[in-house]
Amino acid sequence: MKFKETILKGCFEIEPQLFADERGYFYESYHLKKFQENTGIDIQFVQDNESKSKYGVVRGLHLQRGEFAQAKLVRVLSGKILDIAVDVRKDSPTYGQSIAVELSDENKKQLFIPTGFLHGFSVLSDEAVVYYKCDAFYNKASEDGVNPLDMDLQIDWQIPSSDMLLSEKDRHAKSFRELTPVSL
Ligand SMILES: Cc1cn([C@H]2C[C@H](O)[C@@H](COP(=O)(O)OP(=O)(O)O[C@H]3O[C@H](C)C(=O)[C@H](O)[C@H]3O)O2)c(=O)[nH]c1=O
Repeated sequence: MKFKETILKGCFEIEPQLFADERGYFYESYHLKKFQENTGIDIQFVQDNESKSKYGVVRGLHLQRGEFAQAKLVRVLSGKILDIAVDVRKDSPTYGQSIAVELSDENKKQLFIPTGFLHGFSVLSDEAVVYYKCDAFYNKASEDGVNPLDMDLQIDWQIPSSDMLLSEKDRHAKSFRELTPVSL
């Protein structure tokens, strides 16, 4: 299992060690001790989520605030997504900067996103099943979000706008300028 911190402090790309043989493959998809030793983060995930989306879907950019702020460990069970994390931590030197990581059932890469980030993804394959661990429970009242097509963020979702499919909620989300930075 290899951990690489990204340009956004606290975000880590994780590459598992795959054991392939004539039957197929095996790998440890999560290991608390290795996670803590390699990131220095004392995490306790409490909720797992799974969503399936068709090509062109963009889900996000979302976060939860306060005691329900969520760190997430994201991976793809089938298909390919472009996973996006945007730093919205108050006073962060990389405030407003984002990273884009291709996660797929091919590369088996994972992205760890700490609290203080907006999260979203676009589906680049015909469909994608995304599975992610959260370290806080879902709490609708603490949800916040920014329109994924925000002009200031200028995120390249790698999907032609004519193919994009957003939820009503995301289509009408606030602009990045309207977002209150997250105090950690
Ligand atoms: C997130 C969540 C949603 N729900 C219910 C609420 C709605 O009735 C339904 C769909 O929710 P939503 O449209 O917010 O789902 P996504 O657009 O995939 O939201 C997620 O998208 C981005 C990528 C994220 O990182 C968040 O985990 C999450 O905000 O599931 C629950 O019951 N529990 C939950 O934890």
